[in-house]
Parts: sequence; C-alpha cells; structure tokens
Amino acid sequence: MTKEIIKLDNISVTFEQKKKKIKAVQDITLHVNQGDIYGVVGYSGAGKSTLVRVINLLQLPSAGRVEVSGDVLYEKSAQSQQIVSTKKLREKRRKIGMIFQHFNLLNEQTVIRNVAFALKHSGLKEKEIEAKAQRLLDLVGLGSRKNAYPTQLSGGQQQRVAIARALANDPEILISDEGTSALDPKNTAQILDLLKDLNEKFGLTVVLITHEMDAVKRIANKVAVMDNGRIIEQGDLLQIFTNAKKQLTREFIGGGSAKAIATLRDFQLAKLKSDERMVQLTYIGNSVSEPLLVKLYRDFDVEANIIYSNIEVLRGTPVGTLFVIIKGTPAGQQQAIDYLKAQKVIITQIAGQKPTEGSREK
Ligand SMILES: Nc1ncnc2c1ncn2[C@@H]1O[C@H](COP(=O)(O)OP(=O)(O)OP(=O)(O)O)[C@@H](O)[C@H]1O
Repeated sequence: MTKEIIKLDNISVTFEQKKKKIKAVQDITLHVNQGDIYGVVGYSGAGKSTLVRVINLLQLPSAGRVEVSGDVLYEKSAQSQQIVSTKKLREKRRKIGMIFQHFNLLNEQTVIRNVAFALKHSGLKEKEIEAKAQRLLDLVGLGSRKNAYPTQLSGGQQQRVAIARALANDPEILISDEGTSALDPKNTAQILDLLKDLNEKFGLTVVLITHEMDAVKRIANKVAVMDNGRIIEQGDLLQIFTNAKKQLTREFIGGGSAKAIATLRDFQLAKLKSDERMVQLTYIGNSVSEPLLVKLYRDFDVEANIIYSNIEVLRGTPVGTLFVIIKGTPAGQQQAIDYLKAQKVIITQIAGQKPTEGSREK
C-alpha cells in the first residue's frame, strides 16, 4: 500500500510585518506518497518556500497539521496547539535533507569536510564519518574531488556536494528549494537526473520546489501549482498536463500548447464553421496521429486538419499534442471522438459546438 510520508493539512502561514499581515500560505492540504517526486511550481512569492519549510518546522504554521512518516510534528486547532519535542524534531530533521539554490556550502572547508560536517552528531567515529562522506561523494560522482574547496568547483558540482551532504543522515525525504535555479541547462539536467536516480535506487521521496516547469516535467510524477499562497491545482503530472483546468497551470505546464491555444483563439475561432470544431488530442508514446486521422476520414467521413502539433517528454515518455479542426456530421464527429478515446487519445474541446469532456476554463 502506498504510504503517505508527508501530510500537510489545512496549513496556513501568516507573517505579521508592522501592522501588515502577509498570508504567505493559505489553507493548503498537500499529501506526498513515499517514493513520489512531487513538484511544487509557482511564480516568485507564491509561497512555495514557506510551504516546504513547514514540512520540517523550519517555519511554524499559523494553523494546520503537519505529519511526517507517521509522526505528528505540529497540530493547531482553535482549542489547542501541539508541537513535537525538540529532541524528536531534531531526529526528524535529520531524516529530511534539503538543498538550496545557492548550495550553502562552507567555503573554507574542503568538499569532504562539508559532507562530514552533517555527520557530526551521528554517533559515528571519525574514521567512519570519513568513510561515509567518501561513499556519498562517490555516489554523486565527486569522489576524486574530495580535497577541493567549494569555490574550485562548478555550480553543478557544488550542488552535488550539497546533495551528498543532504544525504548524510540517510534521509527519507529530500527537499530541493530551487536547487537547480542557479545552474545552466546542462547542469540542471544532470542534477535532476541525479535526484531521479536517488529516487529510483533508494526510494527517496523528493519535494521539488521550482519556478521552472521543465524541471518538473523531467522528473516529477506529481505536481502542485501555487498562486498567491494557495494550491490552485494538484495531482498526477500527466493528468494535469493533459487536462489542466486553470489558466495559470496551462501557462506553466502547457508551454508551447498554452501559447498555441492563445494564438488559435485569436486567429482561428472566427473561422470555424457550424460543422467544425477544434479539439486538442493528446497521446502518450510515439506518434500514431497520422494513421488515426486517416481512419477518421475513411471510416467516419470526418476530415481532420492539423493546425498545431508538438511533442514533449514527460518523465522520459514522449507525449504528443495535436490541435485539429474536425469537420463532419454531428454523428460522424461523435463516432470519431469515441474512436479516438478508445485508442487512449485524450480529447479536449478547444472551440466549436458540442463541448466534449474537459472543456476549459477561459
Ligand atoms: N519571514 C518572512 N517575513 C515576512 N514575509 C515573508 C517571510 N517569508 C516570506 N514572506 C512573504 O511570503 C510570501 C511568500 O514567500 P515565499 O518565499 O514562500 O514564496 P516563493 O514562492 O518561495 O517565492 P521565491 O521563489 O521568490 O522565494 C511573499 O510575499 C514573501 O514576501
């Protein structure tokens, strides 16, 4: 059975600043399963960092309940407030590794000392600490640079050291707070792939805070979109990708498709005739579009004109998007749509008559 390793329920965080109240997080419920790579996306100021800092109580919530690996760390209701003991919290925090945008390494210490530092309170002997730090550096591919200083390494390498350090106490959860935001695309991809590797090899649960949707698309299986302190949409990556309900989600997740829809709305809508409608077809795996569209014509007498097509890779799986105008009798169109659905093509009505499932919010 899937275990919910992080359970944030009805979390609010309000900052008081000189008479002004900033509601950074408002009534958020987020559950993360063990083994998830959960992406939390949103523009700057949406409340992402504040929310994840609640997981290990680096940020105390103003209201709500925090449970990690079956232990309630915090619970506040109108009647009472319960906080886990300092000792227990310290233990818990060791099991939650964190990496940050600017790596936060000790620049005057060697790479291996940076990692060893995290093992200070582990109870291990100095020799064992050294050996474990070495193993961790080997794991992130930096074993041979153990005596270098952080400033002698590239950004990507420094983040690898930070990951090794974050893994020192064998955490169950790794939180990456904009961990790839300061890196170039190549290093970003390598760090993300390393996180995915750790997830697959060790079952490490990853919470990935980012404003870069590409990072989420590359490795996450779940995603939550934050805006103004709230989660506006959350769920399975593929499902959100193929059927985003909110405009902001589409901006983040849709990338090219979101722009295409805007352009199509501006230029194509007026041209639709009464026997035409525009649909978005999304399908997983390699392109099967052409034969399908030929079949629509041959079997149902429905013409399908491709006006936009795109392919993206979600977690290593190609996902194709086609915008087509289909033209035919209402019965023919319905048969065509039923047929496509049977082929596991996800269909979203963009414009025209007879809305099908998944009609979009404007
Ligand atoms: N300690 C604090 N005191 C007062 N306000 C704060 C504090 N921390 C965050 N805020 C405010 O809370 C809101 C959410 O900030 P937060 O850093 O969580 O957003 P974010 O989505 O992580 O954005 P960024 O990526 O820019 O950090 C912002 O308006 C921010 O100014």
